[in-house]
Amino acid sequence: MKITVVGTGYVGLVTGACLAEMGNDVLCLDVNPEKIRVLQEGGVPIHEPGLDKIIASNVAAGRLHFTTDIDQAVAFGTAQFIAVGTPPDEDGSADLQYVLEAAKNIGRRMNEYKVVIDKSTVPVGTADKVRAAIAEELSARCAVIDYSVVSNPEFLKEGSAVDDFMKPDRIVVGADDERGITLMKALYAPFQRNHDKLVLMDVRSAELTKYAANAMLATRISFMNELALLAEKLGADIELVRRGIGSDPRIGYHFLYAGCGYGGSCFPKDVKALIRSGEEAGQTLRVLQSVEEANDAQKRVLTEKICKRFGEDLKGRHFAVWGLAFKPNTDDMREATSRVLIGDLLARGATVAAYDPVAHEEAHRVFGDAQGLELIRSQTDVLRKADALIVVTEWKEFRCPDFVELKQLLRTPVVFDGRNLYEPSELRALGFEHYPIGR
Ligand SMILES: NC(=O)c1ccc[n+]([C@@H]2O[C@H](COP(=O)([O-])OP(=O)(O)OC[C@H]3O[C@@H](n4cnc5c(N)ncnc54)[C@H](O)[C@@H]3O)[C@@H](O)[C@H]2O)c1
Ligand SMILES: O=c1ccn([C@@H]2O[C@H](COP(=O)(O)OP(=O)(O)O[C@H]3O[C@H](CO)[C@@H](O)[C@H](O)[C@H]3O)[C@@H](O)[C@H]2O)c(=O)[nH]1
Repeated sequence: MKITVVGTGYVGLVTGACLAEMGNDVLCLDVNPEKIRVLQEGGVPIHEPGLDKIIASNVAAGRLHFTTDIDQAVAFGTAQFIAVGTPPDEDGSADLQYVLEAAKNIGRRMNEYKVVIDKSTVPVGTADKVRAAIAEELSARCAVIDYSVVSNPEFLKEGSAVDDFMKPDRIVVGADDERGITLMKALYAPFQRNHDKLVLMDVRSAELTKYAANAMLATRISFMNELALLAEKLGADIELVRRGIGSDPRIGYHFLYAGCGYGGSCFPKDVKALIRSGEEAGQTLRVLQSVEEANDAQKRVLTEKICKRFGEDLKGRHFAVWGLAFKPNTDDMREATSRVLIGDLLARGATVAAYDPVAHEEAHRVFGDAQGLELIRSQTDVLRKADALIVVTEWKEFRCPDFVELKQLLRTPVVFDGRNLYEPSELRALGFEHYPIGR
């Protein structure tokens, strides 16, 4: 099938590459010429395990192309995926300007039947707006051309995006017309040869399903984070509580890890957008308001622990930070806890040396020349003469450090463990002061 993907971010690029891997002809469009230049020259603008390989092999096979030419992109695919950003507006609602611009671009140029597939995360009712935007453009040039608008929200996780796309738990498709449904079934047939994973529904329900999934996952995390704070006060261990409740299949083990707050480009913005949708519809979402509030507070829990140990004024103190990305296996720092923590430490007069296995370039972009912050490309060098190590991201390489060396390099053997990577009793036995979350 000939497919156009509009937007070459985390979702668009993975979607395009994975659909090409299944034998489709894919053209990826972006308005950012720099991203397209990198892709055309054989690079990959984001860090996503396995993505470079499938891009390279499909480009070599002639099935995957990149362009900034909108005319070419609209003419190319019968299926037109919209995978552009939907960042939060000032009031927290999803900003639909990029989605609607992409829709208008299609309406302005299409000369034959198209299925417009919304992969971006968008509030209920957006497909109607996309349909109307295309209709308006067609009518402006007196064109009568049939088209379908389909909702196909994406559930991939950064860091395992290729795997998630290739082996999805489910494929949600919201469609109201047979032509659109037939194309979507054909498109996804290779991804579900053994099990029928397609969950077909109306468009509005599909749009809401995406927010419901993220809101549920964010709720579990905030719930565990609050319980962790309580566990600390009561002398209980949240890790044992997690194992205790996770064994109930109605609860399950996934997404129950207490930590220093959830980040990323999705949970924070999608919780906000759903709360806003509720307000617009006259339905207050009290649970989600608390989920957001709890997470904002959780991102400051490490700062609070540090101030309790070293005092409110951190002038003259120096800290080592492990982990800048919002989660492991990505260089994405959108809404990362590291940003809040490092901002707090610098504002209190401390200096910080930070290390991340892949997010250094992104960190340079995010922090610029922030005074007092040094980004160091060595997991051990970053520790030298620090008053404490602060672990913010649960990268695998942080799990089993050489504690003897760590103790020698630090000025004082203090570890703030924002992701509960270490056993408190082991660290204590090695002579460390260990400050985990909820233990
Ligand atoms: N990142 C994730 O893990 C993830 C997972 C599931 C769903 N989503 C959702 O998917 C959408 C995209 O997310 P992302 O993280 O890939 O975003 P992103 O910011 O990484 O990429 C979006 C891309 O779209 C491009 N773009 C904007 N307007 C355009 C236009 N008119 N034509 C062509 N290109 C245009 C931008 O230049 C950018 O490269 C969002 O709605 C997000 O909520 C993201
Ligand atoms: O038990 C847990 C699990 C995760 N996190 C944190 O939650 C955030 C988000 O993690 P994750 O969900 O793994 O990453 P994302 O790539 O943001 O993926 C989420 O957001 C995507 C965009 O909508 C969805 O497609 C995915 O299904 C959904 O998991 C990160 O900061 C994690 O550290 C925790 O604190 N505790």
